[in-house]
This record gives sequence, structure tokens and C-alpha cells, in this order.
Amino acid sequence: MAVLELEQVGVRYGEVVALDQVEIVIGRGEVVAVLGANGAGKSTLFDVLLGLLRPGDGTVRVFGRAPGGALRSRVGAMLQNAGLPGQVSVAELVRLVGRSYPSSLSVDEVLDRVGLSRKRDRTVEVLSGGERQRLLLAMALVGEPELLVLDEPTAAMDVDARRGFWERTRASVGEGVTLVFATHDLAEADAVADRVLVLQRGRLIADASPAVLKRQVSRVMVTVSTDAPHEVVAAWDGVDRVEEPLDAAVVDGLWKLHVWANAAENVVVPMAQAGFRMRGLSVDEADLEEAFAELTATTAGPGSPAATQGAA
Ligand SMILES: Nc1ncnc2c1ncn2[C@@H]1O[C@H](COP(=O)(O)OP(=O)(O)OP(=O)(O)O)[C@@H](O)[C@H]1O
Repeated sequence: MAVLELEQVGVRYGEVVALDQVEIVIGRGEVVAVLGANGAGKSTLFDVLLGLLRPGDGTVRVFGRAPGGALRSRVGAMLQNAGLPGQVSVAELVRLVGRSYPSSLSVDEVLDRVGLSRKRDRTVEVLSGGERQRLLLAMALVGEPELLVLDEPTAAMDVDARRGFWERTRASVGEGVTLVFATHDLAEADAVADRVLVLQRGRLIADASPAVLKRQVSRVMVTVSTDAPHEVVAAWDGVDRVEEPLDAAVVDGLWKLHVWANAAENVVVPMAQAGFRMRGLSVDEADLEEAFAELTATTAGPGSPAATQGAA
């Protein structure tokens, strides 16, 4: 049985379409990253999954039932800007949250897992931003949930803190626990998740493994001196764009081209097969973040052909 099932889910805030015909099925034990720019609909999606918001359209099922209610005992959540009481101690707060679950980890164990043991008797108000995040994670983990929903859990962390956070989270999440988290960072999604969902203005524009998504958005720039005409190269499959550097002279019947393509072989193989000459060949990988920003920026609205369906 699927852990999460969204069918044609739509949410509007007045004129703003926050989720638009979203279809997602997530199975037991999957680790899924939800990516998207600010305002893409990630938090709205999480509110819907947790039963905090009822969608205007479509249906949502969590463990086969409507979200919220009694299901809360099977779900651990860490929401953005969650309010925390300031005067209570770290250990007390985790203990209180643990009591709301039918079975829970011991407070000391969960604080150890998130690296907060030394702060157990401190009041919440004196914690640093990163420590608050770890406390929120402890609160999400204490009830041994089968589904863990984390909304931008590492937003306030530097690179080292992020690495530590994910090491602890992955170590704390047992076999069969389903983890869904939001992030702005494709590299983080790649490092942590088996599957990436990309939201853009409320629409799901990609649903794929990080490797497939990277291939989809990855670009290389091939630089080559050749006698292949610009327009011929531009017409090959997988080639996005061709530029001739303005300052490059024709030397020995060859001119320099910069070719952006989704793989170097899409340039080099047809060039060799057609018998064009190649000299000074070099290949540069496009930056992953840049390529991803391009995907979310250029993919048009409804019915976009760039949508990648099906986790590979
Ligand atoms: N309570 C609300 N009232 C009106 N509009 C809202 C409300 N909550 C969200 N929105 C709008 O819905 C859209 C989706 O917002 P949402 O918070 O889900 O995006 P997000 O992907 O989580 O963004 P961020 O990365 O900034 O957290 C945005 O345009 C946002 O302005």
C-alpha cells in the first residue's frame, strides 16, 4: 500500500494557485526530496499531507486514509518556523511530545541521536538557530514515526551542520520509514534522496531519481575548432545552442565553436561521423545549480513538455 497518494490535488489562496493538479504516489521506505523556488508550493503540499489544510480539489490519502486525525501518531513533522515555547527545557519539551505518541523513544536516546544531549537541561530560548532545528528534528523523531515530513530542515544551517544533520537523520530513520523533505538545494537532494519531485508555481514539473534529473538538466559546453558549419551543428539532436566567439580567427580552415548540449557525445560523434575536423576539443560540465535554476525558470506552465514523469 502507498504511504502517500495525491490525486489531482489543487489548492488556491484567492487568486494564487498554490497547488495545481498534483499527482504523487510515494511508497514505504522512499526518501523523497521536494524541490522548488520560493512560493513554488512546497509548504502548501506539506500542510496538505499533514491534514493541516484541506485541498479545494482532489484527494489525499496517507496510509490509505484521509490525513490528520488518528494518523498523526504515525507521522513525525518538522515545519518551517514552527513556534517553540521558550521557557521549557529541551528534555521536557521532547518528553511532552513523546507522550502524545503511543510508543516513543527515551528522551536521552533521541537527544543523543540529534546531538543535543549536552543541552538537555537548557531552556529552549537560549538555543542557537541550528540547535533549534535539531530540537525540532528530535520532536519529529521521538514518536518513532513511519512517515517523516521535514520542511526545509537545513535552511538555517551551514555546510558542516547540514552534513551532520543528514548523517543523524539517516541514521535515525529505520528501515521502512518514509522520509519526505523540502529543500532549495539540488545538491542536497542528490546527496540524500532516492527521488526528487520538482514543483514550479504549484505544478509538479518533474518526478525522477536525482541521477535522471541531473541528466535532464545537465549541460556541457563543448569547445572545438572545426570546419563544421554553425547551422549544421545547431541542428543535431541534443544540441541546445551554438556560439562562435567573436574574436576567434579562422586558422587553417578551422573556426572555434562553443556548443551547449546535454552530452558531449551529441556533438563529438556526429562531427566525427560527418568527417568534420576537430582540434583543441574541451568539455566543461555546467554547474548543477545553474542548470536546475534554468529548468525551473524556463519550463513553461501547464502541459509543459519538460515534465519528467516516473521515478527511475
Ligand atoms: N496563507 C496564505 N495566504 C495566501 N497565499 C498564500 C498563503 N500561503 C501560501 N500562499 C501563497 O501560495 C504560494 C505557495 O506558497 P508555499 O508557502 O507553499 O511555497 P513554498 O514553496 O513553500 O515557498 P518557500 O520556499 O518560500 O517556503 C505562494 O505564492 C504563496 O505566496
